Parts: sequence; structure tokens; C-alpha cells
Amino acid sequence: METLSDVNASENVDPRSLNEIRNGDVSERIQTFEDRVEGSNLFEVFQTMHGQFGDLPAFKISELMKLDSLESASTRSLFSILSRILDESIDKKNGDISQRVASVLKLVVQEIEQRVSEQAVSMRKQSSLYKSRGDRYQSKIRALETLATGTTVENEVVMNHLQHTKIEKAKLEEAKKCEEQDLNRLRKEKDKCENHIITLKQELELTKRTHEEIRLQLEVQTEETKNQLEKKIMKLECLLNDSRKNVKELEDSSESKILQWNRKEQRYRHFIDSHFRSLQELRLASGSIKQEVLRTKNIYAEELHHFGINLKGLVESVQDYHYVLEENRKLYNEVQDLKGNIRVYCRIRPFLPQQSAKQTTIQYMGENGELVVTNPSKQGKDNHRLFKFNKIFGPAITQEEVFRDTQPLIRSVLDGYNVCIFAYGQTGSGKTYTMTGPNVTSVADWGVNYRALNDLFNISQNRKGSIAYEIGVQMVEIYNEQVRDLLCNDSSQKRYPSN
Ligand SMILES: Nc1ncnc2c1ncn2[C@@H]1O[C@H](COP(=O)(O)OP(=O)(O)OP(=O)(O)O)[C@@H](O)[C@H]1O
Repeated sequence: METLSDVNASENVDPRSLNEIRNGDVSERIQTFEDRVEGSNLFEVFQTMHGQFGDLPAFKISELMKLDSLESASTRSLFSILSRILDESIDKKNGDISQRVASVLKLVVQEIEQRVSEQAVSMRKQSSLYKSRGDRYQSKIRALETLATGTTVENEVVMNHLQHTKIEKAKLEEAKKCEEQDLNRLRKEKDKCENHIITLKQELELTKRTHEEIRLQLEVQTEETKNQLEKKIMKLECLLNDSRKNVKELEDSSESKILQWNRKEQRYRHFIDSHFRSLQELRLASGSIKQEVLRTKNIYAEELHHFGINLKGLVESVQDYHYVLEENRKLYNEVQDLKGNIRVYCRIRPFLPQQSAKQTTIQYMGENGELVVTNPSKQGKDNHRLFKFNKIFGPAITQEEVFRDTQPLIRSVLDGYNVCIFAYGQTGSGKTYTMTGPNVTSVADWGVNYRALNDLFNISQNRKGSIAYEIGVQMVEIYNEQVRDLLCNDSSQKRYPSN
């Protein structure tokens, strides 16, 4: 890019000249060129002649004419000299001009004419030169103005770049801070590492010493081991010899075994061949069995079809059966109701082996549940008392017989009735014996509880295809007007109902 200073340097033009050219002021420049010529010598000659021109000798004029100073004199000086000479001649000689003065004047006029023509040519040249320069400068000015406009856009770009650079600088400063922090951290870590290295060196030194000691010990051990190994090698060589003998023997035996194996192989081959033949026979048999199975399958499908038809009838029968069963249950429960919701049975305990006076107070025991008890200590009407029960179980009756009478009542539980079996009597009268039994491991001795539960579980098991039962049991004891839970393991919580 060509700048203003470059243009000045290349053209060697004063900036002031540029302005003058721009304003078109060229005339003053022509005068300046005229002033550059100075003819002081000629002027001085004419100064000396001032006031005595009429007496100017011929040699002086010749000398004057020979002088080269005419060429070097300025044009203004020449005009001034010419004017004075003419004024002098007019004043002193009444307008006559001598031949010599006329020739001098002629020379001066010729010189002036030549100069004027030369200067005119020069002026034209200079004028055209300045004009061309002016045009060039104008175009350069326009170029510079365009350049200046471009520079504004560039400035914006540069400003953006500067802004970006500032942000980058801020980031770099931030990064620098981080790096300084990292550097500080690394310095600390370096210090730590150096300390660690010192510690490690000490440990290494210690380890070296230990290692040296161990090495010495190992050398001793190695020597011992070497001796032992040498002994072992001796032993092993002996063993090797033995082994070689053994190998020889084994080779012999293995040869005989190989012969045996070959014979066995022969036998197995025969065996496999026979099995292969059997297998082929089996394959044939399996084919026929498959056909048989297919036939059976078809027959089975037909039978299944018939079975389905029969089953349908059976399902209908089962539905009828359920209906009949329901009817039975209703009738059964009605019978139980007719028998009475509350039934009282009396069981008479036999005498215990340790009882000495085996004298009974029971006077009469009727089939209809009547019981007459005597009291020998009382007389008259109070001597005997009559009791009426649903049934009386005598001393010889078994556990099975007692249960049989309660069984129907217990079974009504399965139809949704609540049943309670209540054993009442004084201490030692046989309540536990009747309800639980003397020996639970013997089925014959089972009391009402075991038998009832066993019966209920059996029935629920038989009916599980049609009915799912949930069975719950409670066993309580009322003693001294306090109810106690007999199924509770924790004696502290036995009191019923538990808190
Ligand atoms: N029917 C019976 N046949 C044989 N022995 C019986 C019979 N009933 C009870 N006993 C015997 O009588 C004794 C007392 O019976 P049990 O313990 O059943 O009486 P209990 O009424 O439960 O007494 P408690 O109220 O003190 O518990 C027991 O030794 C028992 O074996």
C-alpha cells in the first residue's frame, strides 16, 4: 500500500507545492524561477557608470560587452540597466544614442528575449509537469481516501480482535493463577516427595543391610542345601537305577498285558457286533412298537372320548350327590337339634388301685340316664339322691365308647355349628383322663380331644376336593373361677383371656 509519505519521497515534492498545485497557483512559481538568476556583477558596473554615461570610454563598453555577466544577470537587473541607460541618454544627449550603447542595448534585449522565450518554454513544460503531477496526486488522494475508509473497517476488526485478545488475556491470567496454584501444590507435593524419598532412602539403606544379612544367611543355607541336594542326588541315582529295573519289569509285564488287552479287545468286538445286531433287531421292534403305540393312541383317544361322555354323567351325579349330601347334613343337624343343644353326660370313674375302702355310693344307674347316689351319713329322704343325665357312662366303659356318643355333635362343626365339650368335676374325678387320655402315645387311650381332632382332620381330608376347611381349636381350664389357656406354652400368659 502506497502511503502519503511514500509519494512525497518518490516525487521529491514539498507538501506546500502540493497545495499550490491543488489551488492552481502557478504564476507565482514562474516569478520564483526568474528571481533565481542573479546578475550582481553587471549591476555593479552600471552603478559605477551612474551619472557619467556620456563619458563612458569605448574600451569600457567593449569590456562590458565581452562580459559573460549578461548571462548570469537577472532579468529584472537587465531591465533596470536598460531603463537607466535609456533615461541617461535622453537626459544628457537629447535622445541620441551612440552606436556602442545601442549595441549594448541590443545585446541586453536579445538576452532578455532569449530568456523570456526559454522561460516560456520552461513554464509550459513545468505547467504540464505540474498538471500531470496534480492528476497523479488527485488519484493518489482518492486512493488514500479509499484506503482510509478501508482502515475504519479494519479498525473495527482490529477492535474486535483486541476485545477477543483481552478476553483471551483474562482467560490466560485465570489459567496463570490456576497454574500458579498448581505450581504451589506441586511444590508442596515435591517437598512431600522429597521427604518421602529421604524416608525411602533410609528404608532402602535399612533394607540393604537386612538384605545383606539375609544374603549371608541364605549363602550358608544354600551351602547346606547344596550338600543335602548332593546327598539326595546320590539317593536319587540309586532310585533311578531301581526305577530303570522297575521300568524294565513293567515293560515286560505291559507287553503281556497288551497281549491280554488285545484278546479282550477281540472279545469286546464280538460283544459289540452281537449288541449291534441286537440293536438293529430292537430298532425293527421299536418301529412295530411305534405303530402299536399309534394304534393304542387312537384307541385311547376313542376311549377318552367315551370317558368324557361318561364323566359328564358322573359330574351330573356328583352334583346330585352334593345336593343329597346337603340334604343329609340338614337332616343330621336337625336330629342333633332334636337331641338337644346342651347334653350332659356322666362318667363314673372306677376305683383307683390305691383306694382302700372300695365302697361305692352309686345305688342305681339307669339306661335312660338316671342315677341314684346314696349318702350313708344322712338318714331318710336325704339318704339317696336322684340325678338325670342324657346318658351315664359306667366305670367299665372305654374311651372309644365315650367318644362315639359325642362324635355326631363334634362333626356338626364341619357344617358351621359351634360346639363346646365341657368336662366338669371335682379334683381327681377323671376330667383329664376323659378329655386327653392317660397315654397319648396309645391310640386306644386317646381322650375326646385327640379323637375329635383326628376325626375332623380325616373328614376335611376326604372332602378336600370339594370343600376347604380351616380348623381352629381352643382348650381352656376353669379352676377356682379363673380361666386358663391350656394350649399356651408361656405359663405367665396362661391366664385367659390374655392381656
Ligand atoms: N375312667 C377311668 N379309668 C381308669 N382310671 C381313671 C379313670 N378316670 C380317671 N382315672 C384315674 O384317676 C386319676 C385322676 O384322674 P384325672 O387326673 O383325670 O382327674 P382330674 O379330674 O383331671 O383331676 P384334677 O382336677 O385334679 O386335674 C388318674 O390317675 C386317672 O388315671
